[in-house]
Amino acid sequence: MKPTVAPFPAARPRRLRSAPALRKLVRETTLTSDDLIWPVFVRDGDAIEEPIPSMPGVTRRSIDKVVDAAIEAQALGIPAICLFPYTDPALKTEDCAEAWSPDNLVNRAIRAIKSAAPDIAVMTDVALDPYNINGHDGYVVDGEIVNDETVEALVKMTVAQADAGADIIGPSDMMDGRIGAMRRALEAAGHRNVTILSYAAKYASAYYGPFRDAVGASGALKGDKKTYQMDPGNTDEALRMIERDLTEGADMVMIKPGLAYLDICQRVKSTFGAPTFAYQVSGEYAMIEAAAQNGWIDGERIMMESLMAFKRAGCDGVLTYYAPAAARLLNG
Ligand SMILES: NCC(=O)CCC(=O)O
Repeated sequence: MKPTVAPFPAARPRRLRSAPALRKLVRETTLTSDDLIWPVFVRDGDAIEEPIPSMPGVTRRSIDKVVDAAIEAQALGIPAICLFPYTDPALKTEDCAEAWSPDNLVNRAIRAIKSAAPDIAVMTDVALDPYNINGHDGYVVDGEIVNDETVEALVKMTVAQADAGADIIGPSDMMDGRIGAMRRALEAAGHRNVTILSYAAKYASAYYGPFRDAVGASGALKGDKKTYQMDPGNTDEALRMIERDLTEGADMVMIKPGLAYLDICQRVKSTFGAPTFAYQVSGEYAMIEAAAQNGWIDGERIMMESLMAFKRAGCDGVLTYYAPAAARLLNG
């Protein structure tokens, strides 16, 4: 589509920018609280909100405080909350059995949220790293991250989360064949309406640094995740991953990280037209917060501008640590 533009001065594009009402009328992209998914960190204990130094303003919450966050999200019109556990190091093992324990931190949090704030969708994370003694998303055998054995564990984790009441399963592990295996297991267990939001194009990125502090995985991780997460140089591969995951039964797809990968978001949305999300990850959040704390940028305006960029690129929504702050501004 090529817009018709009259020659100057018949056309003065500044006319439509000359007043707030006109700017509002012609704005092409909108952001609302409906577009937000709020990632929240869960830890053990009671009445705890523990700050995460590399993510100013973000905390690890005990389950009662996660429930408060869910109630707050519901009141702010945020449709979904996404849970990430800070697992007690004593529970991390080679076999990662805590990942599918019905009473692990995440599954207890899901049940608590579902009874206190039933209208909010609860999203989970499926990967072994919070439970793995070596910090990897999959099993490590002789230095290799093994695929098929990991998928079997991820399937058990998925069904345990769905049994606890999860609405959206978020596989972030990047193993091959996991979406089909999870979908078959969910169907077999009678969880026909449990959705899968696949982290389909997840890059091996340095932007995840602060998250690993938040979930206590920084120390544990040996090596890097380049044999399963994607090379930042690749675009066509992202399209192949998205197509594969949709074909295997993903309902929604995600690109991660966000701002540095907007070209991928745009291409994915225009190629497949599927519900598409981006994750504005911890490093993106930390960079904005650090510059704002130094007085170098206007943090609030950059927050809104960065979230709008995801919508403009074609995303249906964004996972962002800014969800409550942005919703407060948008609703204000
Ligand atoms: N599965 C979640 C992550 O890997 C990291 C997200 C972040 O850096 O915020």
